[in-house]
Amino acid sequence: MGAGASNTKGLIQQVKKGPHRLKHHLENPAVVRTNVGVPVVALLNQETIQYIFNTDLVDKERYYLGYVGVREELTHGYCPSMFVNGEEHRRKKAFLIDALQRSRETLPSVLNAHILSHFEEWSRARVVTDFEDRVFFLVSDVMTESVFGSKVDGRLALNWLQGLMKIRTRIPIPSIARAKQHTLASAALPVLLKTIQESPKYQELIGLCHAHGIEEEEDGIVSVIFAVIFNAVAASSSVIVTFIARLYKECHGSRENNLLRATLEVLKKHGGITEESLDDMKLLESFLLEVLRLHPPVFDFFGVAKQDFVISTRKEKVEVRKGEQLLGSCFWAQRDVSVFLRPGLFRCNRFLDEEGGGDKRKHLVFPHGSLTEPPDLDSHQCPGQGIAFFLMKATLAVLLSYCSWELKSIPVWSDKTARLGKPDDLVSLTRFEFNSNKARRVMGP
Ligand code: HEM
Repeated sequence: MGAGASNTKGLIQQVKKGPHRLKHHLENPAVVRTNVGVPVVALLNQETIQYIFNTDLVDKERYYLGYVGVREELTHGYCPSMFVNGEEHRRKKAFLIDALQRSRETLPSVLNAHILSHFEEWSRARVVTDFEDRVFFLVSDVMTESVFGSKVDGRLALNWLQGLMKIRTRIPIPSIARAKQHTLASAALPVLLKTIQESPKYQELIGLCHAHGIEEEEDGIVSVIFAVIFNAVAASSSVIVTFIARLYKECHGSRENNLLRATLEVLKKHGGITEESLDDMKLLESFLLEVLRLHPPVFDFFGVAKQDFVISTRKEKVEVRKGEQLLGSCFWAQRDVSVFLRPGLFRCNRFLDEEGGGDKRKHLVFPHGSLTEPPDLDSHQCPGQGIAFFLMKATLAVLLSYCSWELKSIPVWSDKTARLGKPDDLVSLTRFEFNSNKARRVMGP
C-alpha cells in the first residue's frame, strides 16, 4: 500500500458515510485496514489512536491530510506548521506559540468589543439566515485583530479558506463551483497579505520570525495566516455553531434551562467576562466538552509511518509498513466505551459528575493529543486551546445570557466529515434578539 495511492470508491464512501463506514462490522475493531480515498490503517479507539501522536513513528505528509491537500499556490509555496516535521516544525511551532501568546494581552478587550458590535448587527437583521458565516466573521475579526493589531476582511478570509483544500484524486474531478472558489481564494491572498503588511503588529511579527530562525519573512507570515484562519477561526467558529445547534436540540429552544441560569449567575457574580468568571462556568464548560467529544471539528488525524512497526492491542497485532498512511479516528476514540459510559449519549453533565470526574478530560483527544497534556515542539498537538476556550466560552456566555433565538429546524447529525462537527444542514436563525443595554452594563462601554 503506497501512501500516494488513491481510490475513488473509498473516497465516495468516505464522503457519504464518514466515520460510520470505519465501523461497519458488528464487532468493535481497534484497527482496520481500509480505503478512505487513500489506503489507510485506521486507529479506532483510545489505545490505538496513541500511535498517530507518536512523532518517533509517524510523520506528517507535506501539504496533505490523507485524501485532502492544501493548494500550494494559496500558501505561495510555503508549508504550514501542521504539515512539516523535525527542525522546520520546531521552528515554526515555537514562532506560532510566541505570536499567539502575545495576542492574549489584547484578546479580552478585542473580544468584548466585537461580541457587542456583531450581536447588535445580528439583532438589527432579526433573521440570521447566514448564521454560520456570521459566527465565522465574528471569530475572524477577534483573532485577526488580536494577532495583527487590526482586523482583516472576514469575507476575504472565508474566500481564501474555502478555496484552500483540494481532493486527492488521480483524475481531477471538474467542478464549476470548485473553480469559482479557487478563483476567489487566489484573489483574496494578495489582499490579505497586503492588509497584514500594513497592520500595527507586522514589524513585531517579522522580528519574532527572525528570532525563531525562519529565514523568509513571507514563510512566517503565511504560517500565521494559516494558524489564524485555518486552525483557529475555522475550528472555533464551527464549535460555537455546533454548540448552539446541540443546545437547541437538547432544550428545544426553551430559555428555561439550567445552563442559562448558571451562566447568568456567574456573570453577575463576577461583573463581566474575565478569566475568573469563565473558570467559574463549570456547567458551560462541561456542555462544551461534551459537544467537542461527540462532534469534534476534526474527525480524522493523518500521518505516514516513518518505519516498520507493530500495533499491539489486547486482541491483535497489526504490522504497519514504512510509508503507509495512518488515520487516527478522533470520532471513534471519543466514543470508546472503555472510557466513556454510554458514549453515544449526549450528557451535558458528563465532565462534572461522571465517575472519574475531571479525569475523563484526559481521554478527550480533539486537540490532536490528550486535552490534559500541554502541546510541545515535538508534537503536532494544538497550541491554541487556551485561546479557543476563552473565545468560545465568552461568546457562548453572552449568547446564553443576553440573546434569544430560534433555529429554522431541529438539527440532525449524520456526521459528515466536511461539516466539521456541525449538523447536516446549514444552521440558520429565523429570529435573533440581543439585549444590548443589559449586556453593556455588565461588559463595559
Ligand atoms: C476548539 C477549537 C480547536 C480545535 C478542536 C483544534 C484542533 C486542532 C487539531 C486537531 C490540530 C492538529 C491538526 C492535524 O495535525 O491534523 C490543531 C493544530 C493546530 N491548532 Fe488548533 N484547534 C482549535 C483551535 C485553535 C486555536 C484557537 C488556535 C490558535 C489560536 C489553534 C492553533 C493551532 C495550530 C497553530 C496548530 C498546528 C500545530 C502544529 O503545527 O504542531 N487551534 N488544532
